[in-house]
Amino acid sequence: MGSETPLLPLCLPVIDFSNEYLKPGEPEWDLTSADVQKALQDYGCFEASFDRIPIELRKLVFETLEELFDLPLQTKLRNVSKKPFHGYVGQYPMVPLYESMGIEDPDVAERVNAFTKPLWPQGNNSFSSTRIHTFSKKLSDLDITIRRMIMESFGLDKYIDEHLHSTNYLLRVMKYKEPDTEETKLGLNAHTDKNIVTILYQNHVEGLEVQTKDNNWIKVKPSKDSFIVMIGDSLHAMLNGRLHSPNHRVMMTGTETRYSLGLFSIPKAGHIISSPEELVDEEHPRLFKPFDHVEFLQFYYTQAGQRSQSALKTYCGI
Ligand SMILES: O=C(O)CCC(=O)C(=O)O
Ligand SMILES: [Fe+2]
Repeated sequence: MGSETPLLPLCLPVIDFSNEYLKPGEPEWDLTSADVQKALQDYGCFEASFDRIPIELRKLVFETLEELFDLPLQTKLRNVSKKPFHGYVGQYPMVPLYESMGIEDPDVAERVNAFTKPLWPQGNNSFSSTRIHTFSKKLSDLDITIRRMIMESFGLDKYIDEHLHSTNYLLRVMKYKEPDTEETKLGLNAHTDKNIVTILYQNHVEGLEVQTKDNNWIKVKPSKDSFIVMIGDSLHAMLNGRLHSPNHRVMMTGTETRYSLGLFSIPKAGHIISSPEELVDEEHPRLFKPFDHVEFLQFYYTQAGQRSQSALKTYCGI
């Protein structure tokens, strides 16, 4: 009889962020930080249970998403940005079920108004802006908590403020049309995120899958109160490879539309991502040359970037 290695259950670690004692200096903070570090080393991803965004607001945000995507295509195309893939994305033959829009700086009320105004020029949709803004602001608190914990767990306390100021937020709202067939259809191609940290929230329709380091796919089944937290390539590079940046995709089945939102913390243009000396030693030689995130993104969208197994390694790997 061969010895059997017990299979690890294919699900993401769940970490609680609703605890009222989760403050720097409290024992809960250190315990949670250790869990965050372990989950991100092993999976690059975890499920965060976070009750600070009232369920009513979350429902209203999905109502706004439905209204947004029900607008005529011509109107949705008014969502434009100077940065690549920050505006309306959709109508791609490779991923025909997928459509998304981008809201830059959703934590700033005026910037959300600048997004909604061209979409509803004569309508009074100030409530939609308020929902998106309030939701994003509360979710950015979770992003900050997690990034603070990550920096502390690698002894990078002195860089926390500089790091937190080096990013902007982008909220992407996404719709995946139901395939309406028995078969499973691709919703979004497998990719790694290119930013710092992504926090995802979805309606009741599942579809997100995350690849483990040993190449298995985990079908993510978040509970109602949970958000999926994921590391992007820029944080992977900044931490000299210490945290995993996971491949993930969306696979759709069934007859229901999937709506999701992603809050992306993204390095500001001109900010150079470079691993601090503290994370470079004989055991951990420097893995990446310093790089500008916007220039890296531009490379990612070239043919060479799209063809590489890891755009990050091709672009700035040592
Ligand atoms: O819709 C989702 O859950 C995932 C979206 C995603 O991976 C992305 O926008 O980068
Ligand atoms: Fe992604």
